[in-house]
Amino acid sequence: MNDLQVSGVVKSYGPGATVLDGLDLTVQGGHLAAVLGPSGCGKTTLLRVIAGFLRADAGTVTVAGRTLAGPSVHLPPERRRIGIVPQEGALFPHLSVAHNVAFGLTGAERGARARRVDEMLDLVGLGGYGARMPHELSGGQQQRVALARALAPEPHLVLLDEPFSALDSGLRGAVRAEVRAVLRASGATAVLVTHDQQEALSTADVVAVLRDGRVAQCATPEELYQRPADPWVASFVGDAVFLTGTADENSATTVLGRIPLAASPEGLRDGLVLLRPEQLHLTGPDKATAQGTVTDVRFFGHDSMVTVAVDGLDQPIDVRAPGPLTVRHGGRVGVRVTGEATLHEVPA
Ligand SMILES: Nc1ncnc2c1ncn2[C@@H]1O[C@H](COP(=O)(O)OP(=O)(O)OP(=O)(O)O)[C@@H](O)[C@H]1O
Repeated sequence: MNDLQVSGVVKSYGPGATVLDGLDLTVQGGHLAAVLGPSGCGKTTLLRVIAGFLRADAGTVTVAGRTLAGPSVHLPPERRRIGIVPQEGALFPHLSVAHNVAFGLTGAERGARARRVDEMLDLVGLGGYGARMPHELSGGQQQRVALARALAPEPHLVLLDEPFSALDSGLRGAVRAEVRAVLRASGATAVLVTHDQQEALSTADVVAVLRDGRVAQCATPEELYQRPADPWVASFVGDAVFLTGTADENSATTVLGRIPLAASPEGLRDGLVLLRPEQLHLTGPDKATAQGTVTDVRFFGHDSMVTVAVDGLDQPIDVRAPGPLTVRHGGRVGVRVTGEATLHEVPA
């Protein structure tokens, strides 16, 4: 299988400018992994090391059992069997769609090349578009051609560097879903770099969150969201509600009552209890253990975020409420919890 294995990769741009600091990442063959992290955390640097445009100071990169980079190995990009879908402006503007897709198919005879181009255009839903020029395509269609071009030479691995960032938000969701379906159909292993949490969670099989030059957590989107490794990861991948709590056995006692724990570090008693705002529900003021006053209501169409100053809590908390709301700023409400929480050490 076309597994990707990155082990102990170190890359610095000079003294005191270490960007990757012993980074480990494994992606199972055929999976789409998102590399997620704040701006400047080293996502592009990691992609460039994997692609071979940058030489790591230490560590190894292996794809499908082949060492591409290591202590005494540095294969040039063209020998790595890696396809790249860059951010934007990805297509050669003076070449037709078919010639763009055929670009990496050197060596194949003409008929085989033309067949492969047709096959790739069909795969991305653009059969019959071969004669068009890039400027005659929409932004989403251009990204699909870029994907077809990356996949044409049958790479072991496809790297996508923020491929949807140039698309307007209406188109982005649809193109994401198409790209994901095409990658699935091709069976290629893929790494998608993004700083967009929603994009990572909704598109990838696994998400690796980068922090301080390393992978802070690599897990399925569900696991990452429901069982984040620490409060920073929890807040980075979604809205979070933290309460102080005291654990005993499999639950924690908080101002919102006793909450079952899905995960807690061995031996930790007093810590931060993490909930997601959709686990909190508003009730009538007398119908829950905790009461509070509504201090803000933000309406998003599909739901609303209601900020509640809960009696006995220093910080207000956010409650995600579906449907039309009857609560108003200054109103009294009850807050009740469903589902499980995770317990974390209080950050130093
Ligand atoms: N060629 C370079 N020379 C010196 N420093 C660099 C170079 N390229 C990147 N850096 C620095 O390395 C760090 C990581 O950059 P990188 O582009 O990998 O981050 P990123 O996570 O992809 O960011 P973004 O999400 O903003 O694209 C940044 O602090 C950046 O300023």
